[in-house]
Order: sequence, then structure tokens, then C-alpha cells
Amino acid sequence: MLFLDSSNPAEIRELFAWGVLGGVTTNPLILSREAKDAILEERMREVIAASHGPVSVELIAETEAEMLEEARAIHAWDPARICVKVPFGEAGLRVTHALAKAGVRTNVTCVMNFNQAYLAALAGGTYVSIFSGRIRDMGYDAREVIEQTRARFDRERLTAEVLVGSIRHIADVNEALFAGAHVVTVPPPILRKMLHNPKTDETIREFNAAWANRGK
Ligand SMILES: O=C(CO)[C@@H](O)[C@H](O)[C@H](O)[C@H](O)COP(=O)(O)O
Repeated sequence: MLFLDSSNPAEIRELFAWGVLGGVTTNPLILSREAKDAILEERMREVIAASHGPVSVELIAETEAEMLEEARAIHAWDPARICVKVPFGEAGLRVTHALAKAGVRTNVTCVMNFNQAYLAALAGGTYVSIFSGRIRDMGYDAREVIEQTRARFDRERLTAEVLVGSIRHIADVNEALFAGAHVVTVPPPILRKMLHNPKTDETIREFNAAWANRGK
């Protein structure tokens, strides 16, 4: 499945019309670029209206108590659609566990290796976000992390889904899917690139020209 990694309502509405997307992910970096003057709740309500499926909104708070308070407020915006994005860490695991017990869906984010992914799933995360591009930036093999994580989740029948973000190229999308990602969250420019192949364009032009020139 593909999600869109964006907080731009107009672009989200346009790309959801393709019929290929199942959810949206955002993060504070994306929001600071795309919605720097917006009020977070208002912007997220626009994102929800422009899409369908889960919408991940990341916590900014850093202590466990503040994270839980922020999570409850964000979740109340739309309990059926909001997925609380929890940065990985000790407080993050405790918050993930508490939210899971309360029936709130979570997306444990900034996961860079198998160990973190495993802990996030054991704590009750709904999604575990593995950062493909950033893992490769550190010199490690993102494909191996995704493959090993998915294999372990399946083996122990853990309910967490492997979500792969930090996508930089079309090849990263394919690699993540073939390695077993349940979901890949794709930035809009990469999704647009996935449309095109020069041979497709050439073939369509050839077919249409043949029809236009029939009988000549
Ligand atoms: O974590 C998720 C999805 O759950 C994404 O929104 C994730 O934050 C983004 O893909 C990354 O921040 C983008 O990574 P990068 O391209 O900045 O390395």
C-alpha cells in the first residue's frame, strides 16, 4: 500500500484522486516547510478532509506526561482517522504502550534499525516507520532492515505494520515493497515520477497517430 508523505491539502486532494493512496503521513519538518504560518489543528483538519485512511500527526512534546496530553488532544481531532506519530525512545515506548491500551493507533517513527523496530512493535505500535534514506545515509542497508523486521513481525505474529519513509528515489519505493513493507509513504514528487516512462508516452502517441491517420 502507498501513503502520501505530505501536509499540503491541495496536493493531497489532487493525488488522492488517482485512487492509489491509502493514507497520509506528516512530520514537523514537512509541516514547517509546507504550513509554516498555519495553525496545526486547522491544517490537519484540511488534510483529513482532502484524503481518506489514517493520517499520522507527530508529537512535539518530549516528556511522557506531555506526550500523552498532546496525543489525547490530537487524537480527539478525529478519533477514526488520526494515527498518533510517536518519536522512538524510552518515553516514546511508554507512550505507545499506554495509547495502545487505550485503543489509540500509533505510528512509531524515526526507526533506524531492527532492534528499535522490534521494540516499537512489542510496545504495541500500529505502524513502525523505518527511515530508508536516512539508514542509507549512515552507510547501512535499508533493504536488510526492512526484510528482517517484516520477517520477525510475521514469525511472532506481531500486529504492527512495517511502514517505510524517507523515500528519496522511485527505486526506494520498489525496494521497500519487495523487502516486505506493508506501506511505503511517498513524497509527492516521487509519486509523480512513478507515472512516467518514455516508452509508454511514445506508444500512446503512436497508437493515437495511427487512429488519426487511418485510411490516409
Ligand atoms: O515517518 C514518516 C512516516 O511515518 C515520514 O513522514 C517521515 O518522517 C519522512 O518520510 C521523513 O522525515 C523524510 O525523511 P527525509 O527525506 O527527510 O530523510
